[in-house]
Amino acid sequence: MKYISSLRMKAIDRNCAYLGLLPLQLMENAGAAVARSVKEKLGNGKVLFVAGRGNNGGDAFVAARHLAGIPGYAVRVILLGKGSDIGSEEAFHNFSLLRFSRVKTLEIRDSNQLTASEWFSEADLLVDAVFGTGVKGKIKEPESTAIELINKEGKAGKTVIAVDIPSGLDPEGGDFDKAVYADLTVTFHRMKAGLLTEKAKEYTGTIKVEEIGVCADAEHYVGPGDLQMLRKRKFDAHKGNAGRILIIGGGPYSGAPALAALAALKTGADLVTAAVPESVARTVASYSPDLIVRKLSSNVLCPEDMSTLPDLINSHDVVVMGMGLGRATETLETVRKILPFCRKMVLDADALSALSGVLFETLAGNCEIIVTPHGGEFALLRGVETPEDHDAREKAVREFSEEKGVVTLLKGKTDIISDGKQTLLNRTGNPGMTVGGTGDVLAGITGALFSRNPAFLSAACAAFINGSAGDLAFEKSGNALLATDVLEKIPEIIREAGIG
Ligand SMILES: NC(=O)C1=CN([C@@H]2O[C@H](COP(=O)(O)OP(=O)(O)OC[C@H]3O[C@@H](n4cnc5c(N)ncnc54)[C@H](O)[C@@H]3O)[C@@H](O)[C@H]2O)[C@@H](O)CC1
Ligand SMILES: [K+]
Repeated sequence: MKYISSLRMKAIDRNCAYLGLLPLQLMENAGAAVARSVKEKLGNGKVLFVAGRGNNGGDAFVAARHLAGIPGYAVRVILLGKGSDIGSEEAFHNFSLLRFSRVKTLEIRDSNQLTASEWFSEADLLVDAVFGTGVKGKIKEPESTAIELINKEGKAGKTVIAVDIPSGLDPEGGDFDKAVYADLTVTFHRMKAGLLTEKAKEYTGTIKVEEIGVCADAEHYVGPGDLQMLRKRKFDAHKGNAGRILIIGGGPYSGAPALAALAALKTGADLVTAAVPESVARTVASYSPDLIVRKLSSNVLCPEDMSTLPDLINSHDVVVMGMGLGRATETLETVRKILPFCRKMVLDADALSALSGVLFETLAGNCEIIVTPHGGEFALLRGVETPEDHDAREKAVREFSEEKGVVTLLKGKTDIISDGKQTLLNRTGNPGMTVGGTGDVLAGITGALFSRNPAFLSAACAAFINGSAGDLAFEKSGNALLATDVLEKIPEIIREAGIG
């Protein structure tokens, strides 16, 4: 069965907000779904909502308000803590609204007050909203006692409905301490991994997946929520912890490898080395004092460079190769020689010309590869024209990635990113970005993210960051924007996402 991780669900939630669908709207729909389930289970009577201070509790406040408007229900809410302790704006907003409804509320100070409350024994049905997917670590008080009191009433034959997941259950399917035994679990948008384990079956009761109005695009297009899934930089980080990137490029061109290297630095990589042919080494170094340049032997990348490259590759986390290399026979031959030494690589531009079907097969399993072709390069890689039609294009990217065991980022008006199993689209960016060099910037961003994150997530987020930086540059320069303008805007996007 298809399920979703709580991290991805959070990402989708945030992507919804980016598209204009507010968290408050999702919470309203989630709460309404819970209220409907209570109605189905109990025609009338006393309903007790036991709510924590997170958004799971927020769903309960909405459900309580909905239910209280229906004749025949007496609705009570126990909040585990004080109203002022509620963690999110949305949950607090919905708790505040209860003052104007017929819902009775009790804010509890400690577990003694909880044990003393008669609201548990007086209820006909209990709704468990202590925690949802935000539970972490050992369960503290008063939440632990709350779970026990709910279970006591459940044992006595009362119906217990869990909001999203039975409180205490690990949402990802890992071990857990204690949890609510529910008769029905109303989960939102998609099945959660933690509801499907053998052990979880004892706790969930029947599971109902309720749609809460998530926009399809929040799931299919990369958004700021996906960026939140990237590893954050630690405060006590040491030099090199945030990624060591080796750029192999240049020869006929000098700007391309420099743009990729600077983009990796602007994305937050600690150490970026540009290994470039001797003929352009001084030029590349002159672009910026931030660049470490390693001189290769000749005018273009050539087999003699194999005496130095393997050691360089070993001392870096990711190799980003191809930008401005040119397509000389000896260069393409050297690219093929380099591949088996790399554990993680981003292959762009001319490096893509060096790949034959055979190579992927021999490399598969030993390394992780991200390829970043445009339509023409993708056609070369596959040996057939790249389709114009979006659905056919998406299918081609998915099938190619699956067959070759790589992550593909096909650049275009809509970028398509796939690892064969998961596919995401990206629509940030603008027509001004057809200017030379923006692809090199993208390769650099991809490399920096890939040094610390899974390949698929790195490629998807890189496309989003590159396009968003381009959109900021467009605001200033319009169609006259340059790749260096895009570079300058990367930190703004990274900072805004809080991942720098
Ligand atoms: N798309 C989404 O992600 C949506 C999420 N919604 C709801 O939001 C929930 C997730 O909300 P949150 O992320 O706020 O998390 P939760 O509400 O699941 O839990 C967070 C609260 O529990 C406390 N807590 C965590 N671990 C604890 C422990 N071991 N002992 C004691 N207290 C502990 C935290 O301090 C915090 O107050 C979902 O399960 C769902 O019910 C819905 O509102 C609809 C949309
Ligand atoms: K719950």
